[in-house]
Amino acid sequence: MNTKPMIALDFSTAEETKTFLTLFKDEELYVKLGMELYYQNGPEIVKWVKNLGHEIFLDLKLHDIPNTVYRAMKGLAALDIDMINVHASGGSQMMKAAKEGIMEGTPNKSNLPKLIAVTQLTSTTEEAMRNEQLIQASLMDSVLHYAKNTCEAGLDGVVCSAWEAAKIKEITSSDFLCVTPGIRPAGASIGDQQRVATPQKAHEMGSSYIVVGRPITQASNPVEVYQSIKRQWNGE
Ligand SMILES: O=c1ccn([C@@H]2O[C@H](COP(=O)(O)O)[C@@H](O)[C@H]2O)c(=O)[nH]1
Repeated sequence: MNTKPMIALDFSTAEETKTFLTLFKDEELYVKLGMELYYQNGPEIVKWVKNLGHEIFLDLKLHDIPNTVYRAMKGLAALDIDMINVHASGGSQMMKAAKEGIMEGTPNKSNLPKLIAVTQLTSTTEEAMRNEQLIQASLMDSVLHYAKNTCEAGLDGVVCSAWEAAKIKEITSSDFLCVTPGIRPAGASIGDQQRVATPQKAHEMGSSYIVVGRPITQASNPVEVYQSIKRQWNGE
């Protein structure tokens, strides 16, 4: 388990991101940069955050034909990131192509970024999965199926909810990563998330990393909320 909660920096501009990070000037963070920030600010913001010394999960959730994902990953791997992802529903060949792209594109081959795959988004319910994706399995079985495919394709782990982490580790291995968004401190607004857990519960259920966005970024005192979540996540 990584002791630092990942902070999802879901901002539109580099300015907002930089202002937020100045609050944490004495802390080495693990941050998640996603589509909102990357699509509007490009590789420059990734390099800028990396230069501050923070670890980076680049959450772009690639999902395309294997050749396109291979070529995109090869380019992204040059950014010196620590973790990156694809959608497991893109298939085993696509996931293997993503891995090949990373291996070829990473300048320091002894320090490859972790490659993980999204199973079912934490905003998805079993009902929505059945009605919209026409998957008739239970949500747990669908997540486990994608996790098994991901493991067999040679990736390092998955994005799932904390509720699925223990079972995923059972069918893969104890060091297969379960990165879990949908984290909400008790009483916090759930927003569009569906499969949520508190930091404490995620700790108990075997998450490897927790991802927390709005409860921290929209707090009136983000540093205080981050420290409180960090304590709960570490079982203190
Ligand atoms: O299944 C998934 C995959 C990714 N995410 C991302 O995590 C954060 C969660 O932010 P909150 O504000 O804490 O809800 C966000 O960047 C998502 O894109 C996810 O939530 N679920």
